[in-house]
Amino acid sequence: MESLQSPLVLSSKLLPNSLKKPVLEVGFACFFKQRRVIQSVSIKRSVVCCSRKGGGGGSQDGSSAMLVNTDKKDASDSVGFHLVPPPSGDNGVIDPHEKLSTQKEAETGNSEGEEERKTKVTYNIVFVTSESAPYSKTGGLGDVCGSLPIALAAHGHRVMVVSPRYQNGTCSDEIFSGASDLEHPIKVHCFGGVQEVSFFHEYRAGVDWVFVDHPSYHRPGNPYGDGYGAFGDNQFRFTLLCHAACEAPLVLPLGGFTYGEKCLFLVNDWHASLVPVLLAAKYRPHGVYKDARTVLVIHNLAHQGVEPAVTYDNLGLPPEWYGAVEWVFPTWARTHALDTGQAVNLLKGAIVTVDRILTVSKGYAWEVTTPEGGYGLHELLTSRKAVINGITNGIDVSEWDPSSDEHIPFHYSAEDLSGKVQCKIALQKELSLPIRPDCPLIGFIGRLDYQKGIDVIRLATPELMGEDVQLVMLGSGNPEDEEWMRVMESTYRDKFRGWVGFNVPISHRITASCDILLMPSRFEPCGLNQLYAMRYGAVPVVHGTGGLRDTVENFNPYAGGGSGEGTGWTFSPLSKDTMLAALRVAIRTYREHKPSWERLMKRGMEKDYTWDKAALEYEQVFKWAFIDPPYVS
Ligand SMILES: Nc1ncnc2c1ncn2[C@@H]1O[C@H](COP(=O)(O)OP(=O)(O)O[C@H]2O[C@H](CO)[C@@H](O)[C@H](O)[C@H]2O)[C@@H](O)[C@H]1O
Repeated sequence: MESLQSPLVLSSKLLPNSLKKPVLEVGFACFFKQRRVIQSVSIKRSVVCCSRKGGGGGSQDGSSAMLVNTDKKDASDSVGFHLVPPPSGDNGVIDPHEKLSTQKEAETGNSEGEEERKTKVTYNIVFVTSESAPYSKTGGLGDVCGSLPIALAAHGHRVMVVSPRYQNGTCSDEIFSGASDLEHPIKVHCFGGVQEVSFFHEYRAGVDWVFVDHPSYHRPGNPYGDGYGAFGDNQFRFTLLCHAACEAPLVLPLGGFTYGEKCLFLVNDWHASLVPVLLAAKYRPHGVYKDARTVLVIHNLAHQGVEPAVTYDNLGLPPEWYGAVEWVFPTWARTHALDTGQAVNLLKGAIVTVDRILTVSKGYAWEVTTPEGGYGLHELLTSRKAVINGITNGIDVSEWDPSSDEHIPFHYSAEDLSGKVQCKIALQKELSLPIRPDCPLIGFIGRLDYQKGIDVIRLATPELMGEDVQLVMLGSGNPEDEEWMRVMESTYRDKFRGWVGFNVPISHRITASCDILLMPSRFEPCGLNQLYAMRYGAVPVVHGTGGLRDTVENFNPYAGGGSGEGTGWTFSPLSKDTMLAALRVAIRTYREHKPSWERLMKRGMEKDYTWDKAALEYEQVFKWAFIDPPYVS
């Protein structure tokens, strides 16, 4: 790490003229006009970290990690502060595996009980996210940001979710029809111009769903791209989202009152990562958001929002804050001899400015601090280990309930499993597979992506097809893998079905029908499909990594005096052979030990997957965030 250590106070004289005016013109100008805030920028104990080590980053969804010979303009004479606390050994480091105690537990010694559900301290919480189901979803991020806010609102917090109002010209646009225009447009200064964005709002399930509207969110495709790949202007689209999200609590009178400055921003992944940087660089120097706190939730570290360094000027940040998002690729990752490896990395910007960091499972909280799991950010994350915690995701148990699921043809429960085999027969009919209720049905649902271990499935499939099994896969992503699924389907007509596309009802039907759910993810921050599977009596066979290792307990038939324990199988290391070995044990158990299998299913179905438990842990982290002063004040 290279950084300038001395804390400085900058006077406005040190700032280029470009800084002095634009920030005043953005939406919160009215706010600090009232406060008669002067233009001097005082940064007392911080800031900007220049990462010269570590690399990776790789390609980002929607933000290709282009390497160019860059001209970073003002950045070269930017002031660099030291954001990262010096390594302090183990002092004060919170073990991410330690169970977070909750206020309620501390007071009652009991983590359950309906009356105790409402917390004593409530917060104004602002989620910022690129996806929130059911409005937008391409994966688990949408699920989490669609259900955790509702769980927190049920605990008494005031909760707003800010995400884009995507319109792709299909019937799915209807989902936004309940949201009305708040008729409170704001102007955002970024990308060398002024953009007008407006806000739509729907109050549902106790949550203020706020949708940022701009023409760049209106186009065919999914939130990040279309058939031709990621959109080239994703940095612009999510920069707009972040600027708008910073203004929303100040200017939107939701239910008659704004959320105000004392709120807690929960920013999710790189798309929302500019929020804490904006708070530190643009708002706090002018006395705004002094009492706010920020928490970064990392759902997937492989995507960091990396773009060429020249794009820094577009972000709407003061020039001297370049170091906060500066990213330098290691020499081996550069494309040619003149490439300096200079880039901006938005996720890194959040890591060095947020108050606390969360990952979506405890295991992943540790993995991100290792060279293998840190995607070039492990050193930075290790330096902030004291404020990193892992909280395992919950699931929406009303949407994912086999006893009432509207997408499945027959219902069942742990008490009466008979509907499950009927679901299986119905799916075999629907997919024109041989109708064989006793044949083990293996399912896979997920993005066709390196992360999900699709290459391992491809290697193992010819051998697996030698067994008496059926394999049904649902997924979209890498076109080569999509094509491979089509080829497998025509090669193994009686055993293999591959559904290319994103289809929520089918994902429910596969989960309800399959006996075994396969998840050979190379890394998995949490994983939701194994949780859905267990709730639906499908036994997961997973690679022992991240959240999969945390949530799937290995089956042991001899424990408990022969009644057995565990909810599935984990295998490690990740390879074709270890995966096939685990699958074969699962298949044999299914065939030859029916009572054990049924107990295995029931143990999975009876586990508590609700968001309630996770929401309590989130509250503990919020409390810690407000106990400490802002990390960058
Ligand atoms: N073709 C398809 N059709 C229909 N539905 C499909 C689908 N492909 C995927 N899905 C759905 O998308 C969701 C995927 O969630 P995951 O948690 O498994 O992965 P994802 O990698 O997107 O999420 C990231 O964020 C989440 C949330 O924190 C973490 O759990 C995870 O580890 C991390 O990688 C599930 O609801 C699944 O059913």
